[in-house]
Amino acid sequence: MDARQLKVEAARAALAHVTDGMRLGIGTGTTAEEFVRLLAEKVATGMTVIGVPTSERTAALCLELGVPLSTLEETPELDLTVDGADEVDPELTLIKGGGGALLREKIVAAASRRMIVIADLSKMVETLGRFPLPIEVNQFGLRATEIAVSAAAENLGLSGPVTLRMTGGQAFVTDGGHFILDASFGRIPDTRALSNALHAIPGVVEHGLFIGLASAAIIAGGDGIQTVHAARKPGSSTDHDVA
Ligand SMILES: O=C(CO)[C@H](O)[C@H](O)COP(=O)(O)O
Repeated sequence: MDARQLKVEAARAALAHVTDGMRLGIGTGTTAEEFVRLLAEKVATGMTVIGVPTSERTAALCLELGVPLSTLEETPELDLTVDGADEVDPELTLIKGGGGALLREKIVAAASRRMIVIADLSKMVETLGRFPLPIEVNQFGLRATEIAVSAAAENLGLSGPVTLRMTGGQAFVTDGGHFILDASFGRIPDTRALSNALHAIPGVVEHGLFIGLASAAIIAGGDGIQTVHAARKPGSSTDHDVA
């Protein structure tokens, strides 16, 4: 099976969790797009769902394929979000934002009772950090924020290049009008500590570590589909239902 087929299989398995009348968060990226295509086929044959897209790109595809859309303003509580990821660890902590949509993706996931991650096996890692961590930052004070990010990481024993994401010779600008810094810190043993440290920097809008948001990950590999469920930790700060 090629990489695209694996994405389709993961998306197909996630679609089995979608039922009539659901309010759905719809992710961004090539894997999420496969989900949109399959969802559109269901909608065409009578399934009624309403989707809240996590990016303008996803919104455009949904509109093109006839998936009915709402906004988080109109529909602030969602039943399920289905989204891809750049990395998934065994606890279902994620790195997201490779497609630049991490802020809306996190807001939508947090507004959902459940989040199912769809990915191919190459995204599963023991420890997050092989994929550079996307950090969405305000355009104002970019250089100061960059320095503060590196300093915060260094305090945690992390280091590596922090680079401004570019596209076509220009800084990449997110749907929210912000820049993205890609931080190549390598292995991130304490994701919670890094998350807290980044959130303490005023110029940081959001970062791509998703902690306690995913309820399940559907992982497609050459040997078939594997579903990993989030462990419910006593006293966990998330009250999201598992898939
Ligand atoms: O976080 C994301 C976009 O911001 C995507 O979910 C992530 O980059 C995975 O994308 P793909 O399915 O294309 O590998």
